Amino acid sequence: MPRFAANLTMLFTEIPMEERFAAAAGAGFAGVEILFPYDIPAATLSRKAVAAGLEIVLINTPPPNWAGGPRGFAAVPGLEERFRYDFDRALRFARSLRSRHIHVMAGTTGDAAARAIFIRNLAWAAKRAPHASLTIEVINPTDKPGYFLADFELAAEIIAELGAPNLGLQFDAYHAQAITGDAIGAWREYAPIIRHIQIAGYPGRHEPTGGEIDYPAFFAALDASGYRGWVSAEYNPEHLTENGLDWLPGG
Ligand SMILES: O=C(O)C(=O)[C@@H](O)CO
Ligand SMILES: [Mg+2]
Repeated sequence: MPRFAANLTMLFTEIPMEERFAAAAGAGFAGVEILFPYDIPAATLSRKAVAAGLEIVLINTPPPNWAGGPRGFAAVPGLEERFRYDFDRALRFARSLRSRHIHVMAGTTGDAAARAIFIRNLAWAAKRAPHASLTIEVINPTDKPGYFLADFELAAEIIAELGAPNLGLQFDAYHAQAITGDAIGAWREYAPIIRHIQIAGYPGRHEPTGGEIDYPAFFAALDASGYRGWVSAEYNPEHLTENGLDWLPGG
């Protein structure tokens, strides 16, 4: 079975962030991701993770405004200076948390220069942090209208064009199912560039059970492929988090 992580921004929200680490470990997760950890001192989060015996797997670059604002802006023209400043902030957090990956969010833009800006910012970031693992994620346009990176082919092209050894694809099966109608097929197609996986049921973005994606088959295919990365549960629990963990081996 793959190694499973809990996305603490979406799971265990019944309790404060600081308490979610112990809850995740108790439920059987071996790692966690936190989308935007910037409101809590990194030392506090790190202490909680270590105490619970959990690895921190992923954080996102900071959003300009989490409370309903756009998420990320690496492809948005005019914000290049801000991108560099905020990327350094993400890097400091990632180092303190020993986070395995940093997801560089493209942001929402339809500007003709977006592709070039995204590539320039990613190239800068990849050089700036040669020892960090950076990811980009394809997000479905129904959930996030106008998000620049809404196409797997585009993501693959960008990763190939940059050729940076520390940049890869964050594959979210929920978004893949929404975009392609065949999440497992999309995973097979892009497996060579995938370095992190997220899961949720489709449709609905709840527990990865039922729905259109055959998760037992996906996990078996991941095992057969020799995938060594993490699989993060990034969904909105339908009821209490703990009551919906039947899908988690040992959960
Ligand atoms: O929306 C998703 O899916 C993500 O993985 C997040 O990183 C975006 O906030
Ligand atoms: Mg995701």
